[in-house]
Amino acid sequence: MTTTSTTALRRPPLPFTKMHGLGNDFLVLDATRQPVALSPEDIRALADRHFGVGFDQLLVVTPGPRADVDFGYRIFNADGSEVEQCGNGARCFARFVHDQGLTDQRRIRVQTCAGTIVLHITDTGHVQVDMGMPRFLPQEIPFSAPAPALRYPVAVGDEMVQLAVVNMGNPHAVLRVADVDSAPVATLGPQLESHPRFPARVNVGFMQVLAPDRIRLRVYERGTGETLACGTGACAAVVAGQRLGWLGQHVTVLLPGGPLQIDWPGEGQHVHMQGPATRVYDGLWHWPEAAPAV
Ligand SMILES: N[C@H](CCC[C@H](N)C(=O)O)C(=O)O
Repeated sequence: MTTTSTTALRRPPLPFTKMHGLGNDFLVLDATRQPVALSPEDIRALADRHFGVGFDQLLVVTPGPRADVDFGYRIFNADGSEVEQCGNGARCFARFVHDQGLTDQRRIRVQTCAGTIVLHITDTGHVQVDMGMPRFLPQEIPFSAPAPALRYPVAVGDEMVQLAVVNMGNPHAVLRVADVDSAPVATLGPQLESHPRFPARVNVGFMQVLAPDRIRLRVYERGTGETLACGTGACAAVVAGQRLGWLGQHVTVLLPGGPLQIDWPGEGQHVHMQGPATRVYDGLWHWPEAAPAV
């Protein structure tokens, strides 16, 4: 009888870089230099904050799929679901490809599954991102509603909440609260994230308006839970607040992990975001050996 050594069955260790944007943390994989083939179960194992590396999202850097873009960009939540956009991740993406020597450009065009975004590394080291144009029609979110509106009454349990809905490449619901510290993020967040009127689930933003140019924001993210910051959530909150007449064009968004600068000139225009991107460490993931049959 031949035996196969377990080392022959083991997967090669996986080099990665740990990064964060205002505490929204990422595991970044370079698929331009190594093959990356991960199942949703692999991603959940890597995301585990006790048995794995731990992250909110996994970012995969891929070669540009067309001549007019520099890179591709795939994004996965901690639950293994692939998503269309990640604002904080986009800033870390720019820092990563620059630090890794994959480009010497400071203007970087990136293809996501939601479209093309453009990243600029500024002289201060912050990254500016053109996040594209927000979309609002219910079918574009996607969200079930009889007709478009600025806000929608949505029944959650025996409560009725007023939601604005915005697609920033990914789906967002935004509600205004008097005080984010006492907002029911842990209860209402998951109830809305998986609400049947959002067939693709949704990210849920809780916005406190301090002034027309300043808000506080907490986000319960689809597929991850509450994060310290959400870039697309910050964009969605500013867009929703502006459409409802509460906010101006330039808004500082104060998230638990720190501030983001968001700029939206109005309908038909692109949203721009600026903020930091931090590299924490480089690591090597060793796949656990298959547990012996008991
Ligand atoms: N949870 C989001 C993806 C990550 C977005 C967030 N981390 C950001 O910075 O935009 C979704 O399922 O659409």
